[in-house]
Amino acid sequence: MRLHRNLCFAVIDGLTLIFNEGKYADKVIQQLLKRDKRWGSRDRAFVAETTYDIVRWKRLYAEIADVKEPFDRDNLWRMFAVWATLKGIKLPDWKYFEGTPLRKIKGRFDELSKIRKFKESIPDWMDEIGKKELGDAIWTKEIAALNEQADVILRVNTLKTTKEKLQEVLFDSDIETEFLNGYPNALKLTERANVFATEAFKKGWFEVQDASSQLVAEFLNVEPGMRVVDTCAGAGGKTLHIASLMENKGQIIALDIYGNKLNELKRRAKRNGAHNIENRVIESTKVIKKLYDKADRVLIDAPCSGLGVLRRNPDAKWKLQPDFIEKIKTTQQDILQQYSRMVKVGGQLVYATCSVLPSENQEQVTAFLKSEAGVNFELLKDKKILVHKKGFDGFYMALLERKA
Ligand SMILES: C[S@@+](CC[C@H](N)C(=O)[O-])C[C@H]1O[C@@H](n2cnc3c(N)ncnc32)[C@H](O)[C@@H]1O
Repeated sequence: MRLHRNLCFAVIDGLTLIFNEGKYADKVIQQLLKRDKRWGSRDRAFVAETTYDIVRWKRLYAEIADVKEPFDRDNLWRMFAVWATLKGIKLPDWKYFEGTPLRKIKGRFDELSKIRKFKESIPDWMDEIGKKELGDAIWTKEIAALNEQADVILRVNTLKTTKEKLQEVLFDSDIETEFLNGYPNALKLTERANVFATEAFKKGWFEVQDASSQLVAEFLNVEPGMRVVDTCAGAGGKTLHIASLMENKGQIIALDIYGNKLNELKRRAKRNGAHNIENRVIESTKVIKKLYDKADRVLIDAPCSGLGVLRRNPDAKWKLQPDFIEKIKTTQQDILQQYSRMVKVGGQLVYATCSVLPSENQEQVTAFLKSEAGVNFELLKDKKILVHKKGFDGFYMALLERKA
């Protein structure tokens, strides 16, 4: 591979914004990709993937390059040189790479690869939490899997098309996909491609949604005609899936504390042809109380650490803080206590997170079932998805039924 100066500059500019100005990697990359209209798909892939790679391996590369935060541009070029060297890419004779100690880089890499927190490039606290909650052997495998690049998975919108038809249409646009056993509406791209530019996407025939995430709406056992409350709907990834499973029949009430996220859901629902979703911003507890005992199904796709989706959000390694995880656990239990009251007798509730930590998952459900609010509920089943076992995002989901 030959390095192109303007693409490498884009990467360094992006890293400055992400590391030094606290900007989100996905937003920064979106902006970078708009920089030069002449860039082809390979150029764009280089900018996006290299930036994500260096974000993902920040701690390891900084250690090898012997640089400390806040990084100046020189420091970032040194980290870039580490990235290229470890990838076996020949460094051009640009001034930024003068004196790069190639052999020392490889030696330091071998040394640091013996220590998990450096090898996997994670903060000390994260390594400790992972080890404490999952045990040393499982955490070692899980964090390694969380550092791999995620596949692109689509969820077919069955309100508009079928999996077979979508596969055919994408094939005609040179995008090859395959079915995934056990995931009825999923198509996996065999090679990365900009699916958002396709006509099929614009017509609402699919959404990009990881395979594990696609299991959540399935877990809720919805049927056409039901009243379903999606309590933490956000921009509606799962709401839209629920709408397609309900064939647009019945009522979906999508709640969130952020109106802007629900506005995005409204836009997506229109594209998806989903007509039975009503958005309500949770401005006070009144919104929740009005729905007590009213829902056939309630989904709590709870706010969480996101430790199961680090493959997609590698900068979360550096943005997450242990005290945030402690706070979010309190929120998760509060939400379970309050929102479970919307389930009517005989109705069902799914509690889900995209975390792999038992303290955010099964331990929350156990605590809920032991509490006053939970005594009338029974756990029907739960699923713990680890990335190293399934190859898809880390998720947890529990199905509970209200008995009385
Ligand atoms: C895991 S995300 C939801 C993702 C979304 N369900 C999807 O599938 O795209 C959690 C959501 O919970 C929302 N949230 C945080 N605290 C909340 C609360 N107390 N009540 C309701 N929603 C809350 C956040 O704004 C966020 O959108």
